[in-house]
Amino acid sequence: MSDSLTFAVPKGRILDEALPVMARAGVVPEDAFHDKANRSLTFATTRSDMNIIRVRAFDVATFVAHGAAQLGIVGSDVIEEFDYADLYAPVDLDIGHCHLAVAEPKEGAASVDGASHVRVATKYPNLTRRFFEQRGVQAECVKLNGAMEIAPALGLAGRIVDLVSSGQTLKDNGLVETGHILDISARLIVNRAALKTDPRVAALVDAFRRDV
Ligand SMILES: Nc1ncnc2c1ncn2[C@@H]1O[C@H](COP(=O)(O)OP(=O)(O)OP(=O)(O)O)[C@@H](O)[C@H]1O
Ligand SMILES: O=P(O)(O)OC[C@H]1O[C@H](OP(=O)(O)OP(=O)(O)O)[C@H](O)[C@@H]1O
Repeated sequence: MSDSLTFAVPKGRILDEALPVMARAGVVPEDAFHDKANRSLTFATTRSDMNIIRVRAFDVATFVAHGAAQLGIVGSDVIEEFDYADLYAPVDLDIGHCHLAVAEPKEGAASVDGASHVRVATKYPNLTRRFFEQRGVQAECVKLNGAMEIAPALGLAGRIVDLVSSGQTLKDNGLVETGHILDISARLIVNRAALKTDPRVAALVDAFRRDV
């Protein structure tokens, strides 16, 4: 097998926690990866047959699902939102813990009981619609890519669905949690076809499994 493997990692906050886990499984990027001034998106590793790409969290899942990268690390929020058939998430890495929640302004927070329709600002329209549908409520989603917490104060939507960890961001923006949707942690993801055809992918899954 001479083709190079590609390992996709998110640029965001999971990365610092992921690097030691990756190192224990033998995935170690070249020094240039840690140089903030370096604008390259592809980096060599200490393995001559593997490169690392650094992309946005949602795009990690897309690259791996399409086989453009064989492996990656991503939050389970992203996996659940996309629900790609070609993506397999064999290892919970026990990092990047947070949860997906519904939140509303502290003043005037109301339960959805009785409402048949709600307007929600979120980066997660699929998970949001599914959550409300299960409660018999139709959710109209306004897709945002960040800073969801300011949407209610500006009248964009009555509620938000976003990630919560310490709860500080909700508190600082006058919001309270009114629904718990999903507990989240980061996972090793692999392309199903690559796992079947390339023994190096299965060996890496075993290495990550041994590590956690
Ligand atoms: N407050 C948090 N605490 C713990 N984990 C979080 C938190 N926020 C996000 N995460 C996890 O980190 C992942 C990446 O989040 P982050 O927003 O930092 O990524 P990103 O690559 O900057 O994304 P994008 O560039 O698309 O906004 C999320 O998908 C989630 O799994
Ligand atoms: O409960 P907390 O500990 O306050 O964390 C929650 C915040 O963390 C994430 O945002 P992030 O900081 O990644 O910025 P973003 O809005 O650019 O995604 C998330 O979208 C919340 O805004």
